[in-house]
Parts: sequence; structure tokens; C-alpha cells
Amino acid sequence: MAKIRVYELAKSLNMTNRALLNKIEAMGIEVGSHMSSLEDETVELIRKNLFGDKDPETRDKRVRKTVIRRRKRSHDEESEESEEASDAVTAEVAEKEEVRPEVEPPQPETVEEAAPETTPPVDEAVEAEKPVVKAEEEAPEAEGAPEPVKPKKAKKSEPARVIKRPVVEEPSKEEPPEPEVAPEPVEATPAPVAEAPEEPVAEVKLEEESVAEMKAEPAQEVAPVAEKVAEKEVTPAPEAGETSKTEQDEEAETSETEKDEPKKKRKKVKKFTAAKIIKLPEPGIKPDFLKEKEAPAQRGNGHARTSAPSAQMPSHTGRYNAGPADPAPAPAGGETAVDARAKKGRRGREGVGDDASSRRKGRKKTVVEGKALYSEGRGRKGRKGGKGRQQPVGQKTQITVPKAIKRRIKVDDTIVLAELAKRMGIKANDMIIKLMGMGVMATVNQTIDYDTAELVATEFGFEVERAAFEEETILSTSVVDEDPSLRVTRSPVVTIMGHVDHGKTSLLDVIRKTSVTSGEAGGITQHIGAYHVETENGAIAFLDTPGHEAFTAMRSRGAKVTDIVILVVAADDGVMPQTVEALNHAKAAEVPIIVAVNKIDKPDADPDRVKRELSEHGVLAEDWGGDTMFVNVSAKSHVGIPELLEMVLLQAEVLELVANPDRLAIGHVVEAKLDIGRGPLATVLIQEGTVKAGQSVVCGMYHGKIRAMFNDKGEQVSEAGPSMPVEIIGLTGVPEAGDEMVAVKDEKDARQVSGHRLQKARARELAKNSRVTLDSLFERLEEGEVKDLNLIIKADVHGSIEALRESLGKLSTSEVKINVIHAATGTVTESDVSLAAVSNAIILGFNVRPATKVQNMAKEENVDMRFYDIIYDAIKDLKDAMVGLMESTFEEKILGRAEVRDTFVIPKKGTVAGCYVTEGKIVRGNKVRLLREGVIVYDGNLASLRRFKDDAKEVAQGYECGIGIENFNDVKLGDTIDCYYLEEIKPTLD
Ligand SMILES: Nc1nc2c(ncn2[C@@H]2O[C@H](COP(=O)(O)OP(=O)(O)OP(=O)(O)O)[C@@H](O)[C@H]2O)c(=O)[nH]1
Repeated sequence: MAKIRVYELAKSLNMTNRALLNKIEAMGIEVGSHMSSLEDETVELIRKNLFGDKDPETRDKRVRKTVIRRRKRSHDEESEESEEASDAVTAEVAEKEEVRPEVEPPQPETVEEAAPETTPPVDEAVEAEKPVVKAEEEAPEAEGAPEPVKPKKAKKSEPARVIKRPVVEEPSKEEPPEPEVAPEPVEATPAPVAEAPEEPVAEVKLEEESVAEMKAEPAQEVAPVAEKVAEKEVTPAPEAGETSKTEQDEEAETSETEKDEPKKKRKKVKKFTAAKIIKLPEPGIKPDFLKEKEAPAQRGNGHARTSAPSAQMPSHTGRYNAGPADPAPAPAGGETAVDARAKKGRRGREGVGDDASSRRKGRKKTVVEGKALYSEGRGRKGRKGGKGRQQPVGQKTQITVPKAIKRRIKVDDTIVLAELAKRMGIKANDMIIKLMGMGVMATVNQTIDYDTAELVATEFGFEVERAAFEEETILSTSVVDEDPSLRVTRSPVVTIMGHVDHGKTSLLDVIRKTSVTSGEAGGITQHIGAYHVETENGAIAFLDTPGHEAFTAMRSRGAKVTDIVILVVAADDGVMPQTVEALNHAKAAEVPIIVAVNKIDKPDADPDRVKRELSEHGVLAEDWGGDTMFVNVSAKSHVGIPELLEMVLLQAEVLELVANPDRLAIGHVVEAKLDIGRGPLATVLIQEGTVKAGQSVVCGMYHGKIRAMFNDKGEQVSEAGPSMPVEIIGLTGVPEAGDEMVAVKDEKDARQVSGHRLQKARARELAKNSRVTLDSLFERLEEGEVKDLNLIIKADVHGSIEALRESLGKLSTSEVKINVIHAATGTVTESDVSLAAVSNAIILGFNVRPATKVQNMAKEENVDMRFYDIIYDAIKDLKDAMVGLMESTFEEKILGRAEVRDTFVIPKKGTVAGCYVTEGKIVRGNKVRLLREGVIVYDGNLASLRRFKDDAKEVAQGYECGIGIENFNDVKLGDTIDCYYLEEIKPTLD
């Protein structure tokens, strides 16, 4: 055999010269350079050293740039190929170059080596033929694996391997095989042969086979071969760590792949198997893979086989050069050749599938052993065939029932119907129908309130949960957890209450030393003002609440932020209804009361009377043994004012009023209005913290950055601490009296909270206007037909709106309900007129006047607009409007009475009664009632009235006349006829 040079060997091994030289040197073999020649023995040694015991029975085919398929080569293929060896060499090389251009087999060497293979001992070949044939018969059925690689290519690549084989086979000829063992590998070989096309041993190169075949220790024992075959089939499954298919899957795939397998290919496979027998093992030498097989390896250990090569694969080439450290692949631990044969089909495919999976996963290998191989979630192999989607064992298809958690829906105060239906996964129409059944008419885009949502959701088997209030996370309104040491004494907030004209404004005026009494429309305080008063003993904040009962609601709201109530009672007038009302509000708010007995300058002043009358309402003066302070004052003569203030401060001391001035401010709106020049203005009483100009605040539904602040004297201030009333400018809208104002860290927070509140308010308003709740439905049924008087109120300040609301609420009766469908500050706008038109509402303007454009529009739309400056007038007008809406009653008015003294039958006209008018007069065109012995016989209309033969308009008492009754002829002598009419009695409100 000709010598081979290092570079040639390197080329054949697909190694760089340097790498091969290093290897050779590492083996202790001295070579000069890559041009040095190597002896055959040396080459063999090198190959063996490099690849150890590689399976000589496999051959590889590169089907893609990164994928090489290996399959078992059969002996008859080898022999067949060996016959045409020399011719095939060139073709094979060409093919190799075509399939794997980077692989260049050592052509000259292989040509020479091919010779021995072509001349095997005849006897051996004959012996081998028998079992091979048997195996061939089984092979296609059991192992007819698909050949993804084009048959043409596979065929072409085969001769090269045959040519190399003689080097490996040579020693085996010396040791004949044991006949009884021989058949086993033959039987087993079909498996790998058939499997080979699918088995992607990505890292194995074509050279691997050649080198393995040229090993000095061929060790081609039949059993080991079978083991190896089995191992090849079995091991990939665990190593890939992914594929797990049921046997059915595998069988299905087998049959499927068999169909795909070209017949020609199968035939070739058989031939290969037959030729295998020729390869004889060297007695006494066990191949490495057999040794490994004997090791107590687990099936799952098979992963080492492919993972090891992969670890050794030079990254730059993607090829596998099995070195001494990585000999043959580990066989399936614990499995005999027979076992392997029994499982050859499916395991081989598992291996294929695993490798395929492995490739898909970028060769990331997961070790899965034992039963896990067949457990769920590992069947990705049969992706195309849908096998991988097979239901995992132990899992059954379940009917989907929404979990309890999914049947719980979070709803805010309101929710749009469509949204609720969507969350519940039902059709909006179904929900509408259900709501209709519940008496709630709603459209798909309509907002329904929480209660309604809860009811309808329950009908569909869902639970409704109120969504958490998000504002709390943004607004720091809680002072409960605050460090008590941060809280310092603050001024008391005092509200003055009392009956009309008992002197509230006068008293406060005296205290403030200003006069606001004059100029008030109607002489009534129309809105709340807040004032800060400095006294010698400390500061006091005053809230001036109106005295009229219509302002009760606002007063009670004022009491919420009030520490102390001064109840003003005129000494000459005593306790009046609104005095009691104010008292009750103060009591309800648990606010201590100081009674200011006013007008003691008056001659008829009787302070004791006040004490006496108040004691009847549970307020007992201190000097009468009670705990309520009474102070006699005169706003007119300024008597007792210092004492009153002293008492207030004394009471405040007892209350231990504290606040933390060093935190974000919290306050309440006392009054708010829209100023033409300055925009929304809000008078806020600060309760906690300190508000500063420039800060962002949330105030009711609105927010804003405080542009400027003013104290009660109209002076601009930069900050305001606890118990300080300030007027702030910069809000985005006019808040309502009683709204909370909270300072926030930044504008974004303020905007967020405000947006949320506005949205909720809008949704609430929509829900209020559109819904017909069960409650209201019940009420309608209870009360019969209900007529509504819809109102839109526009006023200068919220105080007026509150007053009107309060008064109007009392006007509602069981027959007429007053609905304020919209109320806001500011003048009447075109949108108000539009709303009134569609809602059939009356617009009430208080202290506002509309623009000409709006007036014209109201005229066009026939909308009734009324404007007032005094609440009393508004209420009176409303009473009239309500009366107009009520049902009239009719009262019977008797015109006259006549006695029937004769009857006449007139042809075509019926019976006519000849009567004598006994009372009043009988008048044509009115109603008549026929009485017989006091019992009504007939009630109808007068048909004809005649005096003698002439028609008469009326017949007076004392005269005779003929009376015809419409549709009635049964008139008898002695009957009485009453003539009467029904007078409409329009309803009036008491
Ligand atoms: N003689 C006398 N008259 C007083 C005194 N205080 C108030 N008045 C008069 O009583 C009338 C009503 O006083 P107001 O201060 O307007 O009473 P009010 O309670 O504020 O009235 P409303 O704002 O309508 O609720 C005025 O004419 C005052 O001049 C007082 O101490 N003595």
C-alpha cells in the first residue's frame, strides 16, 4: 500500500495539517512536517487514536449543511459496491464533493484499499447469506424507514465506503465468525439500515466511518454489532430529551415512512445486510462499544453518544472527529441485542425523532430517562403527522367550565352594559333581555350602576365584586397613622346657626367689624362665607351659614367641618322652628353648642325664656345645671361679644383641637363659584397641613394648580395652614360646597384622580338619568301613574342650587315628582336648552341671565325658562307649574230639577217627557239624570228641550217643557229629571 502523506491524511480526515500534526506528536510519533509520509500502520494507529471504535457499519450522508444522516450500511451493499469499486471511486468522490464539498476522501488510498474487500472468502459469504436473507424478509416490514435523503445521492455515496472497508475487514478474515452468533447482527442490522435515513447524527462526518473501519481492532463480533445497532436505535431518545412517542405513534410513523421509502432503496438495504456477514470479528478482541455496553449503563445514558460528539465537534467545521477520549457511542445500557431487536423499530424512530428534536432545539439536550421518555409533553416529533399533538396519556378532554375566580367580576360604581357582558362572556343582547325582564330598560352602551350589575350578573351565575378604590393609593388623606407629636394646636372652626332674622349676620358682622347685611337679595344670606378672626386670646374661623330652612342641607354640611356651633336665638323671639332644626343638626354632627342669646338690648328680650325653651330640647344652660354655655349678646349694641369669643376659645381648649401643619393639605370647600374674570373660585377651609400657592390639588371632581390664594379679607397669601379659610384660583372647574380638597405631590396625580372622579360622576349621572331601577319600578306600581316635573337649575353659586334643591324636594308629592336633571353654576347655555328640549324640562335660572342667542334658541325649542333673584319667588312659580301638571277633579253642579207629569211618544224621536220645572232651570246642552224614587235610573245627555212646539234654550222654574233624553225612552210619570253640568276643579298645593 502506498504511503500517505500527513497533509493527505489530514485532508482525508478533514483536519487541518496543524491539528493532525499535533495529534500525531501527541501520540509520540515523530513526523517532520505535513509533507512527511506515513506508514500504513502509522496511519491506522492515528485513525484509531483519533476515532477509537466508531461503528464501521454506519455511513453518513449530509443532507443539509448542518445535518448529516447516518445509516447502517449493509454488507451486500458493500459487496455490490465493491464489485464496481474502482469505477465507483471516482463517482463517489464526485458525489461526496457534491453532497459535502468540504469532505474530500483520500481517493488514491481508498482505491487501493478496496481490493481486499472484493475478495472475501467464498465460504464465509455463503454462510452469511442465509441469515441475512431471513433478516431481509423482516427488515422492510419492521424497519422500512423513510429515506429523507434522495436515493440517488445515497446510492452514489455508498461506493466510497466500500472502498475503504477492506482496511477494516482485512484482519477479520483471519478469524472466521462464529456461525451461531452471526445471524443476530444480521437480524438487527435492518433496523439501523432502515433507521439510518432518519437518524441525524449531526456531528458525524463521512470520514468517521472510514476511520472506524480502518481500525486495528475491527472487533466485528456479531453480537456487538447487534448491540450497537440496538444502541443506535435506542439511545437517541433519551439523549435528545424531548421526544416521547407512544408505540402507536411510532408504528404509525413506521408505516407512514415505509410508504415513502422507495422500493429500490429497500432492496439495497437488504443487500447491505447480507454483505455484513463478511465482516468477521477478531477473536479475543472486544470492540470498545461492546465494552461499554457491558458497563451498567442506563438506557438514558445513551445521551452521551451524541452529546459527546457534539462536545468534540470543532465549531468551525461542524464536523465530528471522534477522538480516543470519546470512543464508540455508549450502547443502550442493560439491553441485549435481542431486546434491541424487539424494540428496533420504535426506538430507532425515537432516536430519529430525538435527533430531529435536538436539531430543532439547537442541540440543547435535556436528559430524560426511564418512564419520563414516554411521559407527556415529549411528542414533538411527529409534528407534520400531528402525532406530537396527541393527547398525553392520562389526560382526558375536559368540558370547560369557568372557574369560580373567573365568574367573579370587578365592577366600579358603574359599568357600561356592553363591558359587563363582555367580561361575563355573554351576549349583550341576552343581558338586555334579562334586564328587561327585571324591569330595567337599558341599551348596549348604557351605563348601569353597581346594584343593577350585581343583580343581572347573579342571574347569569356570576359574582360581582366592587373594585377597590384606587384614589386611596394616591391621596394621603388619612391622618390616623400620623405621629401625634407632629400635631399642634389649631384654631377652632365655628359655625353660626339660628332662625331667620335672629341676627346671625349681624353678630358675625360685629365680630368681623364689617357690614355685609346690606345688599343681600331678599335680605337672606345666600351663600356660605368663611372668615378668620383674630382675638386677643386666639384666632377663630367662622363659617357663615344661611338662616333659611332651604339652606339646611348646606348648613349640615357646614357642621361637618365645624368644631363649635354658635346657636343664635333672639331673646325677644325665643326658640323657633329653624332654631330647633339647627340644634338637631349640631347634635347629629356631635358638635358642641354655645347659645348666643341675641338682641338682649330689646325691651321685650327674655333670655330666660330662651333657656327654658331650649331646655325642652335637651339643651340645658350651665347655670341651670347643664353643660351648655349661654351668652347674652347684642349685635346691635355690641354687648357680650368678647365673652362669646372667650367661651368659644374655652370650648376649643376643652376639645384639644390639633392638626399637623407640615403635611400635604386637606380641606373642605365652603363655597365655590365661577368668576367671569378669574375662573372657578373656591373658598376652602384648611383642616390639615398647609396649602401653598403653586401646589397641585384635587378638589371634588376637579383639580388644578393653585395660581393664587386670598384670605377672607381679599389679601393674597402664599400659604394657608389649619383652620384657615382661603379662596383659591386655578381649579379646572367649580367644585361643590362640601367637596374635599387634597393637595397632591404632582399634577399628574391630581389629573389622574380628577379624571377618575369625573368619569365616575359622568357614569353615575348617566346611570341616574337612564335607569329604571327595581326600586323605582316598585314605587311606580305602588303609586300608580307618576308625572314628573323635570328641572334644570342654573345658579350663580352652589349655595343657591342647594337651597333650591332642598325647597323643591319638599314640593314633591305622591302625584308629582320633581327631578332636577341637571344643576350647575353659571348661566344658561345652549346645551342646557337642548337638554331641556329633549327632557321636557323647565329651566330655572337663579341670579343668572341668558345670552340673547340662548333666549332665541329657547323660544324656537319652546323651552320654558324662568329667572329669579329670590328663592321664594322661584318656589311659588314652581308650585303653580306643579298644579298645572296635576289631574283636575270634576264637581257636579245642579242647574235645575223637573218633574215628569206626562209622556209623549214622538215618531222617529222616541219618548218625550212632559215636565214641570220645579227648581232652577233646565238648560240645553247639559247633562241630565233620571231619578225614580230617589234612585238613579239613567244618566245621560239632554237631547231636546221644547217649550210647546218650539225648541228652547232654557226653561226656568215654574214653566212646563218637553224634555227628550238622549238614547233613553223609558221615562215614566212621576220620575224626576235633574239637569246638571260638571265643573272642573283644578288641583292646588296646600
Ligand atoms: N335690636 C337688635 N336688632 C338686631 C340685633 N341683631 C340683629 N338685629 C336686627 O335683626 C335683623 C336681622 O338680622 P340679621 O343679622 O340679618 O339676621 P340673620 O339671622 O342673619 O338673618 P338671615 O340672614 O335672613 O338668616 C336686622 O334688621 C338686624 O338689624 C340685636 O342685637 N338687637
